[in-house]
Amino acid sequence: MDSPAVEVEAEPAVAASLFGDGIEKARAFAADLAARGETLGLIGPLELPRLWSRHIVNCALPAPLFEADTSVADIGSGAGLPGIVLAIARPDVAFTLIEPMERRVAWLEEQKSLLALDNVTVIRARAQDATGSYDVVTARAVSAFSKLVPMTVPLTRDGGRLVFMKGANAEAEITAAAKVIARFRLRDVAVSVLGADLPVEPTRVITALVP
Ligand SMILES: C[S@@+](CC[C@H](N)C(=O)[O-])C[C@H]1O[C@@H](n2cnc3c(N)ncnc32)[C@H](O)[C@@H]1O
Repeated sequence: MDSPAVEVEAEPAVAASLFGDGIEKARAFAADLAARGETLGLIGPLELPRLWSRHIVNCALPAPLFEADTSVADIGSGAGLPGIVLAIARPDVAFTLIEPMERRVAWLEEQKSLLALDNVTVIRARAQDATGSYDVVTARAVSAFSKLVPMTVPLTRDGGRLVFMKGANAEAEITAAAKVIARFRLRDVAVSVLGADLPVEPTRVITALVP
C-alpha cells in the first residue's frame, strides 16, 4: 500500500510570518521529518498528510509568547515538537530539549547540527530527573496538566511561566488539577487560543505563573 502523501506546506503566508528568516530551516526540518520520521518511530503515518497544519504551524503559534534572551525548557520534545520548531522561529531564545528516549535524543541532536541551531541544547533525561532553572517550561502531548505541574515546576525559576500545548480538554484538565494548582501555588492559570484569527487550526495553551 502506498504511504499517505506528505502535506504541501499549509498556508505559506502564515508559515512565513511565524518563521521569518527561519522559514527555510522550517522547510528542511519538515522535509526530514516527512522522509525519516515514520521509520525512526517519531511520527505516525497518519500525521504525514497534516504535517504542516497539525504539527509544524501548530507548534510555531506559541513563538510570540516568549521574551527575547530568555530560557525555555521543552520537556518530552520527541520529534522536536514544539522544541525544534520554536527554536527555529525564535533564534533569540535559548531552548533546552529534555527527552529520555535515546533514539529521539539522537534525532534532536542531529537536527540541532543539520539546522545549525546554536540556541538549542539537548539533554537526555526524564523531566523529574533533570536539573536547571528556566524562565519558561513547555510541553506538548506529554501528560495531563495535573501530572505536568509536579514534573515542571521544579525546573521553572521563581516568577517563571508554564506554557503547555493542549487539546480541546484544556479547561477540564485545569478543573481536574485544582489540588495540584493549590499545592504549587500557581497563579493566573488560564487557557489561551492562539491563531484563531489566522486561516489555520488554532492551538490551545495552558499558561500559569510559578510563584
Ligand atoms: C507523545 S510523545 C510527544 C512528543 C512531542 N512533544 C510531540 O508533541 O509530538 C511524548 C514524549 O514525551 C517523552 N516523555 C515521556 N515521559 C517523560 C518524562 N517523564 N520526562 C520527559 N519526557 C518524557 C516521551 O519519550 C515522548 O518523546
